[in-house]
Amino acid sequence: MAEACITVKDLTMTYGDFVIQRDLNFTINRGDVFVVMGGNGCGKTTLLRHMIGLKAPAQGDVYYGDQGLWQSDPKTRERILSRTGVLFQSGALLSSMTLAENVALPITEATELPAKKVREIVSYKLALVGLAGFEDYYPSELSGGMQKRAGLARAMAMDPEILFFDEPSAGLDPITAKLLDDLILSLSNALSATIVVVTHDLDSIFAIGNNSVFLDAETHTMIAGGPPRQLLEQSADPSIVRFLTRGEQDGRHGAKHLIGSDR
Ligand SMILES: Nc1ncnc2c1ncn2[C@@H]1O[C@H](COP(=O)(O)OP(=O)(O)OP(=O)(O)O)[C@@H](O)[C@H]1O
Repeated sequence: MAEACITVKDLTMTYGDFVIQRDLNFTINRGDVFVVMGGNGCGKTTLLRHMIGLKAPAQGDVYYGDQGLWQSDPKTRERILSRTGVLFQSGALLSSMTLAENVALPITEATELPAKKVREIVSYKLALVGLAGFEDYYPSELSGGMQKRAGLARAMAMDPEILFFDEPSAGLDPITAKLLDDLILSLSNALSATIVVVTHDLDSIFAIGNNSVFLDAETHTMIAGGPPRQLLEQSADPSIVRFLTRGEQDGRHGAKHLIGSDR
């Protein structure tokens, strides 16, 4: 039976008086590749920030197991979040550090491991993302796709149970984006991690997502959830069909090609 990993309960998110999304309720199961989807400005990144401890809810909470992230004391919150890794949209590598130093950073901050052991872990993580041998390169010496993969190696440095990705394919060409999707899927299988991806990239949504939530920018709440392919085939909601078919005239039938995982 599916085991809940993260449960969002009655979550309302605001900036000042402005309600971004209200009454969000959904569950991310262990092992899911869960997609947070919706059009520009609907609040996907804001939701991610609530899930990774960067922004407090106006109402409701984000539960890891049975522990409410925002009703926990700061120490407990830190412990809960130590099981997570995040790949931000920019990759967020420090430009003055080599790849090895970037990936080592979360390890040396959280542990007292000897330098040799840290170096071994770093090389292993870089190899997992196809960057073996690039330890001493600087971010500026890498392509955008390689920088994303290095950011992923850093997000995985502490063996997180849950990995968050903010728009992983942003700024990548379609082939590089597809390779990153493949990598996300293979890591999901190899590490049995739970993966949460914020994206509006339809190719990614259908290629990797086994579950999802759809945030609607007009009504400021979630209007659907479930396997993206099922939503495409069965949803009667015009906003969802429009989003999942890129607004194509012939609707969901014209978008069937997207359901195959090839780009
Ligand atoms: N720090 C902030 N202060 C005030 N408003 C903000 C802030 N950050 C985002 N917003 C607003 O909140 C809304 C949701 O933004 P958010 O970035 O979460 O959306 P998104 O779905 O991730 O968008 P996109 O797909 O364009 O990245 C937008 O209207 C945005 O302008």
